Amino acid sequence: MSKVLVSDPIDQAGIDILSQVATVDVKTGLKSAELIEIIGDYDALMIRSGTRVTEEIIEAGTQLKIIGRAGVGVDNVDVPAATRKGIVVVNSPEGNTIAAAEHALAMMLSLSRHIPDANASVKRGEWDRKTFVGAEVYKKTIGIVGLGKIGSHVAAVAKAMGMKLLAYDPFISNERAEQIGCQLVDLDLLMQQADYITLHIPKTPETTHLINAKTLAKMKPTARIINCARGGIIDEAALAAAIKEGKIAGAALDVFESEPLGESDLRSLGKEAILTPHLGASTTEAQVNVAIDVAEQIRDVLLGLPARSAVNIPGLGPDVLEELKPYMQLAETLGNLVGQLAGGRVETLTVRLQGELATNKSQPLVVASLKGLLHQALRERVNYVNANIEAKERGIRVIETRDASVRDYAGSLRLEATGTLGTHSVTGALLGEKEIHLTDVDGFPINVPPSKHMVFTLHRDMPGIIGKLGSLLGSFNVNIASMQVGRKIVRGDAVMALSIDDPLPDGILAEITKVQGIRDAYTVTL
Ligand SMILES: NC(=O)C1=CN([C@@H]2O[C@H](COP(=O)(O)OP(=O)(O)OC[C@H]3O[C@@H](n4cnc5c(N)ncnc54)[C@H](O)[C@@H]3O)[C@@H](O)[C@H]2O)C=CC1
Ligand SMILES: O=C(O)C(=O)COP(=O)(O)O
Repeated sequence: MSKVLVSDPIDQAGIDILSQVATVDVKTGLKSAELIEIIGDYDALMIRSGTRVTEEIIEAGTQLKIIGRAGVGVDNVDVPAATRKGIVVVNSPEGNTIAAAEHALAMMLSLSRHIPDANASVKRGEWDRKTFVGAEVYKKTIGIVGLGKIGSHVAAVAKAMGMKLLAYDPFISNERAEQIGCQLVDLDLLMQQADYITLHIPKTPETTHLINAKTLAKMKPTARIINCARGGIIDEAALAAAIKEGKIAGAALDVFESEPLGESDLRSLGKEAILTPHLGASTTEAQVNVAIDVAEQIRDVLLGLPARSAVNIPGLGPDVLEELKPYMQLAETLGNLVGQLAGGRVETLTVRLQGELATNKSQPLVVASLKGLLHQALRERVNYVNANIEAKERGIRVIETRDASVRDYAGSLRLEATGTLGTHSVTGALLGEKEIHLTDVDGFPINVPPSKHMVFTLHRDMPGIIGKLGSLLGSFNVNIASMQVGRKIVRGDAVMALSIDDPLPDGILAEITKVQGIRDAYTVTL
């Protein structure tokens, strides 16, 4: 049975799902060295923001197949290191969207009405109605940095509260921003005009210290800034100084450069600053959502199925996956087959996406073809995550072509492998939506479902050859399950595809090529 380590607190709903397929150990608060010591025993690691998954941990995780982040941000995972090792990294892109957006909005209102400090003063026995005079958000301008899932929900609510909406997001179109009711502006203008600035961007090298002394200097002295995205997007020292010096009116922070927040100038600020301990995703609803979402994906990957929200398998989102799933198996099978036909070292793989597959969306089929091609060499070490890297390291050139005009089937795939021993090609399609059929081998039309053990021959189409091959195999006790010949012209060259019940015993391939009229023979195991 597989083993899963849960190293941050997650909802029981997730543990229950994992327990269907694995032994689950919950060990929270581990130090890095402790994690390195035990991670080698586990097939999967499930985390939140509390565990930093470094390259060292990934190297020590010799059995790891998947790292599941029960939340959005994967900046605490060394994703490139995981990718190199073929480890899938998944997250829950939508499970805590509402929770994080509502926390940012709560921060905005708390800042403008001084709720936390007013509450504390009443609890101390005071009745101070002067100090806590606030400001309305109605008709004020909110500047949203990052108009993704959380930013968009913040926009919708802010709009309903009568705010004017500005947004900065270089990856969003004007049309999308307009749909949300936001005016897209550059960061400078947003910093200058907004009364409330709220950050909803990932932490990346580009966004680290995006908000610094220089950008803060552009804000109005009455403006406030909210960070419920990631610590380190704001330069904390510069922020504390700007608030202390009255250059801006305040800040609300849920996330910090280093968590838990230790000694910091931010802690000595008054009612201008509100600090929460990374609570954005901490609602009952969000925690159930993310735990179920990520546990299901871990379960699926441990069962050999693809994950719907892998962050290191480009282009394989849930909608694409649903559409392409049957074709992924076709691509893998064809890749595996053409690799075995080519034998030796493959130098170039050409994948032609045909018919309705001739679109951008089908790109994952190229990765699946590569995975199939590399299967013989790497077995289960190759997967959708590392297939591209492994191919590159082996010097395999991958060429993707498209031909929408091929209409023999709704969609079909043609793979051609050129290697040290020559060039071979296979084409396949799906029948009845799921059933894989080989429709062409080395340019000869056939129509056979691939089976586990097969023999292919290239021969001269002439009387008696099928009988000779049948009796040769019979004499070695090889049982033929099915046989089909593909030819272009009568008595010309032809291809024979045989499905056999068991692997072809050693030495028989050479015997087959001795049969008069047979030029080449190949055996494959799929
Ligand atoms: N405090 C908390 O507990 C939580 C924090 N988060 C944080 O919120 C972030 C945003 O989450 P979602 O909205 O779900 O992500 P998302 O991927 O839907 O949206 C992020 C947006 O940021 C934009 N963006 C990326 N780089 C940018 C840049 N350099 N400048 C401006 N915009 C840029 C993207 O185009 C995208 O529209 C996450 O990355 C995570 O770090 C998420 C959930 C909970
Ligand atoms: O989902 C995210 O990106 C978060 O920051 C939530 O973090 P958490 O799971 O609460 O440690």
